[in-house]
Amino acid sequence: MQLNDQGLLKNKAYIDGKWVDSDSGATFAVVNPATGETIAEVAKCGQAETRRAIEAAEKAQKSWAAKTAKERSAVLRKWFDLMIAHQEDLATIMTVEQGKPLAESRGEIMYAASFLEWFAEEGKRLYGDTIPTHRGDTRLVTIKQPIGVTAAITPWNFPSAMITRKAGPALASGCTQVLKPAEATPLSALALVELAERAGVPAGVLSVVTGDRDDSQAIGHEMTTSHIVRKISFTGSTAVGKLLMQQAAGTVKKVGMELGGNAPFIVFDDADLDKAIEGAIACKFRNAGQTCVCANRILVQDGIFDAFSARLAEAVDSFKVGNGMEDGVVIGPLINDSAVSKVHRLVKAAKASGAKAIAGGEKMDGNFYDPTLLVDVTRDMDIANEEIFGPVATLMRFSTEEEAIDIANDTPFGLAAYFYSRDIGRCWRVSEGLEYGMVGVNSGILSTELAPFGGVKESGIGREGSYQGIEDWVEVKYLCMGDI
Ligand SMILES: NC(=O)C1=CN([C@@H]2O[C@H](COP(=O)(O)OP(=O)(O)OC[C@H]3O[C@@H](n4cnc5c(N)ncnc54)[C@H](OP(=O)(O)O)[C@@H]3O)[C@@H](O)[C@H]2O)C=CC1
Ligand SMILES: O=C(O)CCCC(=O)O
Repeated sequence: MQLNDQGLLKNKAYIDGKWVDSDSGATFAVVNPATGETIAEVAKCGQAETRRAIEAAEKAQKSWAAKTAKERSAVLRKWFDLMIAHQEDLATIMTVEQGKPLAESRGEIMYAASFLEWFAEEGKRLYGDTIPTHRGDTRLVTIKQPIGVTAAITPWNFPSAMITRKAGPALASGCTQVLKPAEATPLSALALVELAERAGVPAGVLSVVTGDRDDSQAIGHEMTTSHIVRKISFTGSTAVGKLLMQQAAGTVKKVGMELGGNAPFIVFDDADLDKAIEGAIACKFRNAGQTCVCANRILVQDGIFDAFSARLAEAVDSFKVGNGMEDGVVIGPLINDSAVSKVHRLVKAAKASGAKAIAGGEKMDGNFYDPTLLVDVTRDMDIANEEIFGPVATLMRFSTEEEAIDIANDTPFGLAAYFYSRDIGRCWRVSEGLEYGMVGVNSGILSTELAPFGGVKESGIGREGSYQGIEDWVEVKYLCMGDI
């Protein structure tokens, strides 16, 4: 991989401010999902390396927390500046290891960097309260203090943004962190921590423990059962999130969980059709549909169904599929062959139960999947109940507003929902009726560092981004100050 700054390409783990091999010397291969080529061999760490990273984080935490918020902010700001300066290299690494089109990778680097800029500032605003007292001889005050040593486990679908959305607020508030990136995308994580080191993040404050799928259980177990770690923050599948919560219960850790979704995207008869089509494409097909907030079920009202499905099918047929490094590609590969198999299993089962593909519907060579539009999907099909995580849009019909809300809420998940309508009364009713943590109203994209990202029900616990996104990394301490 050719970069402007080859120093960003790392293959060792980063523990206590040092680049280290795994204890065993073993490595695992990082594979380009578009070509199947091995890009790098990365340190295959496990429980022992994780424990050392946690101990280093404990050693570093007090002095990091003792810095003023402004001093920590200056380091994070420098890290942000370095990310911007190296945007092109970071985007290249991301596309080569994750597959998303280069334009999307550039966008993710900006999005990822924005969390550092935002939390560098928010760290200065972690205000406590003075509380009107209940007794003349006491004064009541709260202060906010960092939780302490924290751990983070991040997924491959947003290899940089999911890291800075956790490390940004952790470091800004005075916590230290041990991070485990996904097996598929360690290079983005290692490049980020190289920049963090250059920005002046001290040894032990942020460590990265790399490992493959066989190691994730051991690394996660050490993180969740350690008495030193006070919070575990996870983005990934609901199944793994539940396991980590169970493991974390033994030491009563705080948990931040950003888990799976099953987003409904509702188009009412009174929607602006052009905007609804544009929103559906952005929402469903970015990152080849591998996003937890992607539209998983598109519900379209009777009166607009035919026009909407015809327009969407035309758009889906026109998408250029290919290696994300090529110009004009809008749909890259899926992350690996088991992702392709999962998507195809869902599509085949839906077709066998009566759904029709009016665009795509088949596997392509390698890890590519033909962008697909299925109609006549019903709520009982697996494809309407599982996260598709692929470039497959499913359309269902509905007649009334009540029916749409009922279908939309008929899931254990509650991350993001979307709807299109120009009726202001309906906009309020539906916004309030949807059991989701985030609702896009006439908008297919809602992610920004400025707003609280997170879900309800089995989609998670806590919020990332916004001022709430740093509150999750501090403890409120109440001081009852008597007369002296
Ligand atoms: N909410 C979201 O953004 C995401 C949702 N998903 C959903 O999950 C499905 C499967 O994707 P997958 O990559 O397997 O998701 P996982 O939940 O398995 O992976 C997410 C992260 O968790 C790690 N992990 C996996 N098992 C454990 C464990 N036992 N203990 C600690 N950490 C663990 C992974 O490491 P490693 O990769 O090294 O095993 C990765 O870093 C997708 O199809 C999608 O539906 C997936 C990714 C993100
Ligand atoms: O899929 C995810 O888990 C992250 C969503 C990316 C975003 O913030 O939009």
